[in-house]
Amino acid sequence: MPPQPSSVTALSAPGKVLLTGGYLVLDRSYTGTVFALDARIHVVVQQLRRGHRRGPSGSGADTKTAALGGEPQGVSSEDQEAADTIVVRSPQFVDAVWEYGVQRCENGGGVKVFQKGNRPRNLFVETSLSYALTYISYVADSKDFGSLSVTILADNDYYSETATSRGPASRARGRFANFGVPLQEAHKTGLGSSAALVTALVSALVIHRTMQADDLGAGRDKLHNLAQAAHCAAQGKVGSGFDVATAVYGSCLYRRFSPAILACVGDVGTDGFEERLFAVVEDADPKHPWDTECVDFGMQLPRGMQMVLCDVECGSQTPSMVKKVLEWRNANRKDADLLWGKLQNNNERLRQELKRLAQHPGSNPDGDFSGIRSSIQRTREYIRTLTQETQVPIEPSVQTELLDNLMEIEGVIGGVVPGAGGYDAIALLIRDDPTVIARLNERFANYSSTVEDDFGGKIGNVRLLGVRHGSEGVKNEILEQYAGWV
Ligand SMILES: Nc1ncnc2c1ncn2[C@@H]1O[C@H](COP(=O)(O)OP(=O)(O)OP(=O)(O)O)[C@@H](O)[C@H]1O
Ligand SMILES: C[C@@](O)(CCOP(=O)(O)O)CC(=O)O
Repeated sequence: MPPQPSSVTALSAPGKVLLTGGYLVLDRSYTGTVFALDARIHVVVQQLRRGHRRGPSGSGADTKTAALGGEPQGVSSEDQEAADTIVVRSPQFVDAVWEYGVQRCENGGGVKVFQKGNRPRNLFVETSLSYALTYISYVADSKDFGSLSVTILADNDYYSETATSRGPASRARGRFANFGVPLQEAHKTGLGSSAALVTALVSALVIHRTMQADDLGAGRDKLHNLAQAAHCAAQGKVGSGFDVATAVYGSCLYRRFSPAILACVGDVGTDGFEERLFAVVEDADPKHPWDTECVDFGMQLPRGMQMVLCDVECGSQTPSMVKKVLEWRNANRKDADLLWGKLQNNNERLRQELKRLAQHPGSNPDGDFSGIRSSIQRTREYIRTLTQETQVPIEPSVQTELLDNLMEIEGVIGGVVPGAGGYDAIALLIRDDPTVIARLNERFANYSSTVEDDFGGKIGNVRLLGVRHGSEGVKNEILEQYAGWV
């Protein structure tokens, strides 16, 4: 008997830090070491009774009013009234409500959601809904989704603080802050909110309609494939996918999938889309089998070590940085291959040392992390060479100055500008000891940059984020923690 949908499903997925392997991980010949964070994005899916749906205000009141236009051609207003509605809310932000109708496309084109009203679109939400519903309707007995209310709640460190989130009223609301601004105005800290969101959203919908919560472990690979497909489509490009893989599996050594796997899925609504998406999710295309490698997933940090992130109140433009670095690599293949090789070898040495210490805590009774420290320093040297060669601010001099400064603090093992680099939050490996945190906070209180940046960048207040290493991928959640929000 097919599983009966329970009325509420809640899941969460973590953010990420790509400690080493930025740019290299775009190429399947190289790998990246990526840590999951304890900052997670939560999604709660609630089944609504027919004729009852939550209004865009999120009040939960019965509303019969259909939304204000934006319907696809060929859908009569009568059908529209009776049709299923999906209301997605992100209540930590002002006006963050997206209301969708559901359109079943002809010729196997899948299920496409269309946004009602004229609020700004949220492509990550919209694409996740279309992809998840297409897959569900292809595999499930019942093509009837009913109406759904979806709530998104993000742990606070995904965004810089705002006056409202710092205030007492926000703190009184528990784990999730009220940011008091529209989502577009919130400053991201670069923890991978879109990958965590897409993963949690497609997983919650698939579990809600076609599986039981206990099936999450067994269904993880399929959810990964679906989330990668949806995230790529929403982004409009095929990235390395390390952020989605981490959201699904947790901390791991990541080797990307071959881009060809997703190259021919096509757009939702085009003929045969549902069959192509099904083949991608179920890994049923013999010409393009999934070849993602997530090794040692769920890996822990060595005993006595912790990871912290420091927001530098700035931000970088990952796509244009990636484009420039890859252009340099193509134009200077020999030098690039040499540098890529040195980085890969050194990153691998660092990872093996982290793994050895994590697996054999007894082998390091004095908590000696000097091997880790020197590998991190060497990786940074290579990254600075790459910065010079490409003229892309991967480790710009204001960040070099900050990292070097923090390295002098007792208990700081090493630090990097993670991922693509730039002016995003930096990641530090430290001794897991509150006195180290106290020393860092003391240093930040009086810190100001003294060098002129080689790329004209500036860093503002440096602030320790509350986020720590988390290791675990997508998981089921209990509803009680959302009291007051859902
Ligand atoms: N709380 C949220 N509610 C709804 N949508 C969200 C939320 N947080 C993020 N998003 C979606 O994710 C988008 C941001 O994704 P983007 O890939 O630009 O950044 P990121 O994943 O946080 O950062 P990075 O890729 O630098 O790690 C937003 O524009 C929005 O569509
Ligand atoms: C540069 C790159 O390798 C890493 C980008 O990482 P981040 O978004 O800065 O965390 C791009 C990618 O892997 O998709």
